[in-house]
Formats: sequence, C-alpha cells, structure tokens
Amino acid sequence: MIRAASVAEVRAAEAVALAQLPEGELMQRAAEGLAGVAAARLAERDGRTVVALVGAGDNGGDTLYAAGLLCDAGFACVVVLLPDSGRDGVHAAGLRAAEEAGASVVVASDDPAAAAAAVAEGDLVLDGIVGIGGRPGLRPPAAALVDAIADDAWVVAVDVSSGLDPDGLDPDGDAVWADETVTFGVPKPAHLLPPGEAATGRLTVIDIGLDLAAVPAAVERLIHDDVAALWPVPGPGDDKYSRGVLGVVAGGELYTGAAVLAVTAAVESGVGMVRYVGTPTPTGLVRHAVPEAVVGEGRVQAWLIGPGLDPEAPGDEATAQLQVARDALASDLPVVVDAGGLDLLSGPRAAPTLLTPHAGELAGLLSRWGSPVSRADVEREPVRHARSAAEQTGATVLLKGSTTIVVGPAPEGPVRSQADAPAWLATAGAGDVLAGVVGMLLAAGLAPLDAGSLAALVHGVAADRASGGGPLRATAVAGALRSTIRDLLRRDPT
Ligand SMILES: NC(=O)C1=CN([C@@H]2O[C@H](COP(=O)(O)OP(=O)(O)OC[C@H]3O[C@@H](n4cnc5c(N)ncnc54)[C@H](OP(=O)(O)O)[C@@H]3O)[C@@H](O)[C@H]2O)[C@@H](O)CC1
Ligand SMILES: Nc1ncnc2c1ncn2[C@@H]1O[C@H](COP(=O)(O)OP(=O)(O)O)[C@@H](O)[C@H]1O
Repeated sequence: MIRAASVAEVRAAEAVALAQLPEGELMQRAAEGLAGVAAARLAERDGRTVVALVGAGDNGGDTLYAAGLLCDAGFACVVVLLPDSGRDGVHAAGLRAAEEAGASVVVASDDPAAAAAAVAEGDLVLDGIVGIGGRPGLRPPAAALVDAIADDAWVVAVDVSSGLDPDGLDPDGDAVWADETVTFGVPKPAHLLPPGEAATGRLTVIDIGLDLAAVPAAVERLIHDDVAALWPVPGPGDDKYSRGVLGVVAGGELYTGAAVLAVTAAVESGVGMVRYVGTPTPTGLVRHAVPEAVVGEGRVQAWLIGPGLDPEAPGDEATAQLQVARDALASDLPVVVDAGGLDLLSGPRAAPTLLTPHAGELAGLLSRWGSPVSRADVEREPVRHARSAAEQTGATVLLKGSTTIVVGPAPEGPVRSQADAPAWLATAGAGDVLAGVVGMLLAAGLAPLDAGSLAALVHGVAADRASGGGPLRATAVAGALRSTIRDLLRRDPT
C-alpha cells in the first residue's frame, strides 16, 4: 500500500529528526536524493542543462544544494531566483553552495526576460519554487517563468508541484505540471488525489531518515501486491454458502443490461452464489447470460441494490422488486447501494453500507439529504463531498471517476484513492460491473473500505488489460476479471 501523510504529520516527524541530526543534514539528504534522480534523468535523455527555479523557503534550499551537486557532476546549471528580494530572499548557504560549484545565477525580478530565456534553455527544470509550505496557486512572476519551460524539458517538482495544496484539498490555482516529483520521506496527499496527481507525474520517494512508522496515513492507495493479502481465497473447508451469497436487486423493464453486467461481474470475480431478484425481462436475460445465478429470494450474506433499478417504475412486478430492495436496506446485512438504489436510501443504516455513486449521483444524493450541490461542485472537490456524504449517511462512500475515492464515515479516517483504470473505462455499464465486484467482496465478508478500494483496483486493472490501449465495452471488463484476479493472486510480493 502507498501511504501519504499530511503536512502537519510530516512537519512533526521533521521536527524530531531536526532535533536529533546535525544542522543541515536533512536538507543535504534531500538534495542528494534529488540530484541523483535529476542526474539519472539527464543521462537517460542526453541532457546537459539544468535550470533550477528557486523560491524563498527550504524547498528552494533543497533545490540550490541539488543544483550545486549537479554542477559538480558536470552539468551546466542556471539558478533562477524568484523572490522579489533576489539573493537576500533565498536560502543563503544553499545559494553559496550552488555558486561555488559553478552555477550561474539569474535574479528574475531584475530581468524577467533574461530569466525566461534562461528557463527556456533547460533540458531539465527543477521546480523549487515552493514545497509543503506553499499556498495554492502560482504568483504571476512564477507563472510567467513556468510558461517559459520548453515543451520537451523534463520537469522535476521538488517535494510537491508548486501551486498545489500539499494536503490535496484546495483545488484552486495554477500549478507546475511536472513529469516527475521527487518527494522526501513519504508521499503527500496532493500526490495521490485529484487534481494534484495529474500535476505530479511519476512519483519518486527519497528516504531521508524520518521516523514515519507511527504516522497515520491521510491517503492510502492499494497496489497490485495488496490483492493477495486482501482477496477472499477459498480454502478446502469452504462451500458456496460459506464463501458468501450475494443478493442482487438490479435491472428493470427500462434498464435490462445493468442486471446482466452486475451479476456477470459478481460471478466472474468468484462469488459463492448470486441470488437475483428482478422483473421479467432482466430475469430472462440473467437466466440466459448467467446460468450460474439463482433467480429469486433466499438467504444471503450481503445485498447489491440499484444497478439499472428505476425507483419510480410502475407495475406490480416492479413494486415487488423495489420492496425487496427496501427490505434489504432495512435489514442488518451489508448492502452495496448503487445508481437507482441511492434514491431509496432514506436514513443511516447500522449494518455495513457502501454507496457507489458517480459525481452526478453523489450531487443528487447530497442535495436530497439537504446539502444542495452540483455535479461540477463534486468534481471540483471530490474528497470533501464524498466525506460529507459519508458523514451524513453513516455509510462508506465510493465516488467513481478517473480517480476513484473511497471514504468511511469517520472524518479522521484515511481516504483511499485508486487510479488504475484507462479513460476507456468511462463507458456505459462499467459502473454496473464495479458494483458486482464490490457486492461479491462484501458478501465474502470484507469491510466496506477494503471492498470498495480493492474492487476499484481490480476493476481498473481488468479494464486496462481488456482495453490494451483501445476501446472497451463493459462486458469485456467483466470478462477480464477472472484472469486479472488470477494473475494478481499469483504475484509474489516478497
Ligand atoms: N519536511 C521535511 O521533512 C523536509 C523538508 N524539506 C524541504 O522543505 C520544504 C518546506 O520548506 P518551507 O517550510 O520553508 O516551505 P516552502 O515549501 O519552501 O514554502 C514556503 C515559502 O514559499 C513562499 N510561498 C508560499 N506560497 C507561495 C506561492 N503560492 N507562490 C510563491 N511563494 C510562495 C513563502 O513566502 P511568503 O509568501 O510567506 O512570503 C515561503 O517563503 C519541503 O517541501 C522540502 O522541500 C527538506 O529540506 C528536508 C526535509
Ligand atoms: N476518465 C476515466 N478514467 C478511468 N476510469 C473512469 C473514467 N471515468 C469513469 N471511469 C470509471 O468508469 C466507471 C463508470 O461508472 P458509471 O458512471 O457508474 O457507469 P454506468 O452507470 O454506465 O455503469 C467507474 O468505475 C468509473 O470509476
């Protein structure tokens, strides 16, 4: 698992290390790690010229020392100082080290045009404008210099792309768009959350000796090696019931395919049994497409309600189906609530509950529960709105998107963030497949946070494999689940 720590936690760990180590040691370690990565990228790209954009804080200090080390290694280095106060505004010892090693220095406020021209020459640009002390957004002089970076330069953000909120919550303002971020000690939330993740590029973590063992994660991301540890693998004593029976209330006379996709995904991902409850047309389709599914009510370990379900559907059969969904919500069993099922949720449940909305559905849910927001609001601040829904409903919320976010109802709990899928997965029915996988995991006994994030990971990897870089249909994602899970389970994490 990748874990990101909040700025406050990193500062606290840094304070402990600073008290124990000789002065300047942490910064030296950071600069050496940074310079090592930069030198490797320059070698890979046959680059010669390094431009270091340097701000007023310690982030600029790291960058100045790294520039000095890169000069020592034989690269041509230009240091561009951003503070209005020029030389006096930056880390003095770092500047001395860079100059002694042979870096040339340009003070941006003295000659903005010369500074921009120098920036344009960099094969590799170090963004040392601000790090974890930065406020969101780039000030105009910094933005002008960032604009001057050549399109083919390799941009390395030092610790965090300047302009991002390091804690990943405030989406406002422009940021440096890095090809790579070299961060110190531990990832920061901005690296794993939208919109910061896209501006982070490849993430490289440098160990600078901070003691982070007891630091709680603000953001977590499951990786491929976590699947074997979490996935419910049957043992010799298992039977189909002990593995978990999933009740699926999905589909209707309007949206028939959702039922087939959700049931198929549950079966393909290894459920013990599915009991499907639907109206006549989707029932016929499920019988045909998934002969393994058992039609009708019975004892289950968890419910999935909602894919393709129309809460306003007329007729006795639809009314009976909706009643099963309502009974599931009123039960003490774990429930995954997706799509149309979200409209049926009228109050908090005591049993484990996982809501799986996309941004539009989350906006609708929050608005119905008394916090009117738009889809655009949710897309702008996904974590904030997912947390708000989790707090209000007492459920775990999985918010679908290019990065899928999963949060539990406790406000201090970590955010799980998964970004495993290609954009080809943005296709009708893909959410129904995800719902089937999540349901299977809940029926097998996983807690909602693990079930949601593990399903998002496996769904994303299956989509990637089924796509192979080209178009994708949801049926193909469901079809890729079995081999994806098999291969992930075969990985040896040691
Ligand atoms: N933590 C660790 O373990 C270690 C940390 N280390 C390093 O220290 C870094 C943190 O250094 P830091 O605390 O000095 O803050 P930093 O990021 O340089 O920014 C503060 C300065 O930026 C300015 N400023 C703010 N916003 C701005 C904006 N939008 N646009 C422009 N300017 C802006 C602000 O000036 P002000 O606006 O307040 O006048 C202030 O001067 C960290 O990221 C890592 O690289 C390593 O050395 C070793 C281990
Ligand atoms: N740009 C994207 N990149 C990767 N995955 C995406 C992107 N957009 C959506 N997805 C994923 O595709 C699925 C779409 O689900 P959803 O919108 O519920 O579709 P449907 O309701 O038609 O089944 C979700 O798993 C979501 O995380």
